[in-house]
Amino acid sequence: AMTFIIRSALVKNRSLWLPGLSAVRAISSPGGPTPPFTTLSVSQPATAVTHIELHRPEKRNAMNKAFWREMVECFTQIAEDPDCRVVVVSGAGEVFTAGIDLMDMASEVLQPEVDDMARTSWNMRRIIAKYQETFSVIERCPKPVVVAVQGACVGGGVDLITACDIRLCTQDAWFQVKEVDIGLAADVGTLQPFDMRSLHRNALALTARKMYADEAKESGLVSRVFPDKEAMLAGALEMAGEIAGRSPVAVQGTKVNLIYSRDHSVAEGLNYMATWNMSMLQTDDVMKSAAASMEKKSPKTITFSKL
Ligand SMILES: CC/C=C\C=C\CC(=O)SCCNC(=O)CCNC(=O)[C@H](O)C(C)(C)COP(=O)(O)OP(=O)(O)OC[C@H]1O[C@@H](n2cnc3c(N)ncnc32)[C@H](O)[C@@H]1OP(=O)(O)O
Repeated sequence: AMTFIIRSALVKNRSLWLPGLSAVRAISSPGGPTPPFTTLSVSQPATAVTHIELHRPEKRNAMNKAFWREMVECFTQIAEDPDCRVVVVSGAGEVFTAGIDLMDMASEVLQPEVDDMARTSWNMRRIIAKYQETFSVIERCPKPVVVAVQGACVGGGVDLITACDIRLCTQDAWFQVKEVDIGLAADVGTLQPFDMRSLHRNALALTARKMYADEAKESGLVSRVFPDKEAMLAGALEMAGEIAGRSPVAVQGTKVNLIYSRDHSVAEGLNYMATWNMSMLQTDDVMKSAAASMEKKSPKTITFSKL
């Protein structure tokens, strides 16, 4: 049913498959969340590109209970959708996200329902694992995810973006691992994925200080800083188009193997890669891409079968 829902939303927005600025305007989705989602707007601004916009701007896209669930539903479907080769994630309004919805957190995380300590703890573990899943689905999704951040990116927002593959931001963006300020250790992904030295991660997580766009670029958290949101969304869409125009076998194999290699030794990574490519190299995409390269044509001129 969810595939149908996402498909319907995308089909409805096919008129948005326009090049250039109008497509950028389209990915700003003025229409609100896409039913049945209440916190996400889903559209297809260009062929094979899916745009997910966090859409609770009046609450600065704070992550309420529905959001934590809807992201899992949305990415589970996207992972399987052959019409999607790349995802762009952004936030509606002035701010990317204010992190976890502090009102909802009070009701779910801070008021456990059982009074036996073991059962309460076990229940809490289940809740945290559920929250972790919201961003683990992004990392597990074989389609690359480009995230575009403007204004504040706080707490759970940093967890979200660290699960994405490519991070872009505006000059006014700032990032804050705010968890210690609200009395908890960040527990849904911020502390795990990154190289500690390049990100000064310890200092950020232990002091909750804000990191601004220039430092985020310098430390490798984001790969590009844009002057404003419109330019950033245009940049995100252009990058997504570059990815979507290449062999999905090559692109998705690259993402899966990058993540595998991050978590394994070089020898294990090479072994996994050899096993991966013993079948994947047999794709037609290799011959098609090599021929285009010999003819000095862009891979974007090739029609690749859906994956
Ligand atoms: C198991 C645990 C899993 C995950 C844990 C994650 C931890 C975290 O995410 S820690 C971070 C928590 N977030 C915060 O502390 C940020 C709080 N918000 C702000 O600092 C600011 O709102 C801002 C993001 C800097 C934006 O400022 P501004 O543009 O001035 O907007 P405001 O006027 O402050 O807010 C407008 C509106 O949104 C509501 N709101 C903002 N943030 C949250 C939030 N995190 N939760 C719930 N609601 C939020 C705010 O109350 C206002 O609502 P009104 O109804 O208009 O009053």
